[in-house]
Amino acid sequence: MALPDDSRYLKGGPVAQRIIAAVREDAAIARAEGFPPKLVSITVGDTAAVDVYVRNQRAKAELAGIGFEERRFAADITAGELEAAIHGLNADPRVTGIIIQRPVPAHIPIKTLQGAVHPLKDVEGMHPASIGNIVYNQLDLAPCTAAASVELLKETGLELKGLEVVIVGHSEIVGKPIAFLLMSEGATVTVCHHMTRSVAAHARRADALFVAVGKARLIKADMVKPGAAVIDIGINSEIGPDGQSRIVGDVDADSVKEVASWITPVPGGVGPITVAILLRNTMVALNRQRALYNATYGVADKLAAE
Ligand SMILES: NC(=O)C1=CN([C@@H]2O[C@H](COP(=O)(O)OP(=O)(O)OC[C@H]3O[C@@H](n4cnc5c(N)ncnc54)[C@H](OP(=O)(O)O)[C@@H]3O)[C@@H](O)[C@H]2O)C=CC1
Ligand SMILES: Nc1nc(=O)c2c([nH]1)NC[C@@H]1CN(c3ccc(C(=O)N[C@@H](CCC(=O)O)C(=O)O)cc3)C=[N+]21
Repeated sequence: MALPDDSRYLKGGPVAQRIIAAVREDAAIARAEGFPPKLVSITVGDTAAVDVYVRNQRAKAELAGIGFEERRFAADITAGELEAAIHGLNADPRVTGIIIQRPVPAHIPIKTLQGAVHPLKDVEGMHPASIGNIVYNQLDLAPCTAAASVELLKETGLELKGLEVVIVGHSEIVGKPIAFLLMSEGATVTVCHHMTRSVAAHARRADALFVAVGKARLIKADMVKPGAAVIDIGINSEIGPDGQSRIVGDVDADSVKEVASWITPVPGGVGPITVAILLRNTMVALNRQRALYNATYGVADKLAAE
């Protein structure tokens, strides 16, 4: 579907293409040097938003020259079996990166799984050791959606230093990392969640409003400051008026676009950049693995060649 040609729409496609073009060059060099990048996705059970994400991961990985493999597991698998599968991937030198699609079924502790991925293969930056880096302002590998959302805000050209930002949703994978990334950039950040007394009162003060909740049309025009930038991260599946399934965000775009100066469309906003950043993170991980390889074996390789 073509998006309306309206400068209020912050489109993700061109930003994603820019990132993927750079990844493609890096991947070609790495492949030629004997280090082909490969991403493995782990899916447990069935979730609509995950299906969209994985489909696009496969397509864009192929475009970028990164190997892609999906491992699907039934919803009744045990945490132990999953951990064993992750340890296998950690030990496999052909695997560069591992992403565990969320959500996983309730009987599986997601934190244990994320902790089982080797930090050098953690392309989402969700291992406790990785996510700590963004608290220390080391931002080269950040959780993909958070990084994508910040990337789109930067497209507005707004000065981030001192910007009043409100984030609705505080999950470890989206809301919290956005807060840390923006604090690093000098923004003033407020984070709202389901216990916040009045999300609307906070949201109305925001120069930039980020929404990552998973509830269609949660944010209406009267919750938005005139002239604000609204970054809609939600991916909700619903049946449209034509009876077909479609994706909508968390923001009531039709009314909000009349108030905001910028709004991200869904689809076509944050989503495509998320995929591009996952691939970029895969290359960051590959380069870290290569640096370790060189530090460990580089001298021996050099001696053997002489
Ligand atoms: N575009 C993309 O690239 C991506 C999109 N997504 C989408 O973003 C959305 C959020 O994902 P994720 O963060 O993983 O979801 P979670 O379900 O993990 O988190 C949702 C957050 O929203 C908060 N919340 C729930 N209800 C309200 C409310 N009424 N008012 C304010 N806050 C509320 C929750 O607070 P509490 O915990 O206190 O209940 C929680 O912090 C989903 O639609 C998901 O599909 C996710 C990742 C990537
Ligand atoms: N560990 C983990 N990390 C995630 O980041 C994560 C996850 N689990 N589980 C599911 C959600 C959802 N999500 C999407 C990312 C991109 C698109 C995407 O590419 N959307 C495009 C395409 C839409 C289409 O093809 O119809 C768009 O919005 O334009 C969608 C959904 C990431 N998530």
